[in-house]
Amino acid sequence: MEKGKLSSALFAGTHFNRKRFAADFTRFRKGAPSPEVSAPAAPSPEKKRKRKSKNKAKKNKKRRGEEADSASDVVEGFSVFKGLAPKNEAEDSEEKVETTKSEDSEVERRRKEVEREIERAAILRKRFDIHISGQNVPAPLENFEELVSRHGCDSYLVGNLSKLGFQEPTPIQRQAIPILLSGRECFACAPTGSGKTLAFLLPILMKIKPGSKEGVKAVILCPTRELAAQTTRECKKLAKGRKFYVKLMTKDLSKSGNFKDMHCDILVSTPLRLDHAVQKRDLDLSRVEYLVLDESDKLFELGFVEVIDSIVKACSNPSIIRSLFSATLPDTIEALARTIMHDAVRVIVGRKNSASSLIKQKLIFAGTEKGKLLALRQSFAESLNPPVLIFVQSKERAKELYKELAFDDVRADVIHADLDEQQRQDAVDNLRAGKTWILIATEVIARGMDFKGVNCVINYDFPESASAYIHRIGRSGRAGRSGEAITFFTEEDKPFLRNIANVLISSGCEIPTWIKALPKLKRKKHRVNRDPITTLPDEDY
Ligand SMILES: Nc1ncnc2c1ncn2[C@@H]1O[C@H](COP(=O)(O)OP(=O)(O)OP(=O)(O)O)[C@@H](O)[C@H]1O
Repeated sequence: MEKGKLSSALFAGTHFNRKRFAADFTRFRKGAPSPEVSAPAAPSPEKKRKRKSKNKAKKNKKRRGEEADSASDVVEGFSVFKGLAPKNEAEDSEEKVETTKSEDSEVERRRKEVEREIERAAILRKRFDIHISGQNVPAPLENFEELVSRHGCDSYLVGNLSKLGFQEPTPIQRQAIPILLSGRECFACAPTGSGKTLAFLLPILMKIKPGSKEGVKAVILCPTRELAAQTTRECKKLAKGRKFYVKLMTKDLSKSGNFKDMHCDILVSTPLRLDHAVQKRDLDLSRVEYLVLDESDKLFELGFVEVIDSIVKACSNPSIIRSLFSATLPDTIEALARTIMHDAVRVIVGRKNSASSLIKQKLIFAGTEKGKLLALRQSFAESLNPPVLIFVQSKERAKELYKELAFDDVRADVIHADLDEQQRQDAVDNLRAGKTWILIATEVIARGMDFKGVNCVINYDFPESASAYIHRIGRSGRAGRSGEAITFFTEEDKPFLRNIANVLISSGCEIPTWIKALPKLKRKKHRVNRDPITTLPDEDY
């Protein structure tokens, strides 16, 4: 088809709204007449306009004669070209003024719209205590429906949210989801039990294609196997109805998996297992689009930095989106992580490194190790409100306390690193199912584990740092429920009390003034050599 004909065919019957397309209209008016317009084969625009006018007049006698007058509102395609014909100057400048005016009003309208959007985002952030830093941060979600209207989310996913009982997004979900969907990297710090898992899972499920055979598209790193298993389960529940391949990196898979033939869209793993699979078994991570470091500060802790670094390098896709999630994010870790992130947005819900406001926190002076055991028994007798989690500082002490409680008439279980994977999972499942009332644990389950109904956390042994304290007590008071945390301390713990007391103060909990007066400690970690846990007299032990 000749150029002129193509143009005629394209414009035939087209109506041109001069107001709406004012900018294009000016462009045509300013430019030299195009060859198509001046082509002799095309009927003159004037003739066309007249012919059209005649037809309209036939159709509607009442509107006879109006055609020419109304041409400025709705202009037929060819009338646009009529505008290109020579005109007198007055007419020309009149139209220019009109066009500039409409351009200005369009710019003004858009400016006001943007201002309204910014204001709306600021109000939402204030309401939900969301603090951000970064340029052009996308507005928070007002509700889950916006995932569909603003972000084109598949309705199956919104359906799953509702089936899981999630009616409103939590503050971290409101802000982190739009950030990740917009392709920005993100540091997210929000209280324990505030729904961070969904905040990183949803964007992944919305953005990657299910059932792809091109290799792993998303990697989620967790510090413990239990948390990795829990996240895998949550991901599968959320993805129900779509054929996503969600895989947990087990010990066997890491050591002997055939990764070349493995179908996997989303891979959840602990760092060491994943690194082993990459280094020894050639697992290809070059197509990973999303990399999540959950409990990121723990992952970056001593010993893991090199492993994380190696995994980050293996995820070599230049357009990868990385995100870090945790309830605690020390400045040093953030600075370290920034070296691998591009233009990351930082989102903090509430106050950075603080405990969930839903937990009632108490410090109890127990004097000595024996005093702790007495205090524990007394609290069982007075106010045991199961399920209860009891944290101790080592696996030896977990075994000792378990032995002691075996004498009492309470359904207790224990979890620590000496148990195999199945035993650890059983201990977690039994507490979830209400088969056990008390679970004695080391730090292995302090991070990320979601026991919805835990009413009380007892820090039998004083935690080694403020962040360990925040995560331990964060196993209660989750998903909007209230919880309780009791922390025993002895004479030996007194010098370290102030660090933990600061967390209580910032959560608005009452503490005695003498604790407030204690000097601040430079040393952050605290580990005491404690006497064994036993009720036997010292000489019998
Ligand atoms: N929008 C929501 N509405 C109601 N409940 C939710 C919502 N999102 C998540 N939850 C529930 O809240 C609980 C805590 O969520 P999640 O485990 O993701 O917390 P978290 O912030 O990762 O905590 P942690 O810092 O301890 O890892 C879970 O039981 C989850 O099912």
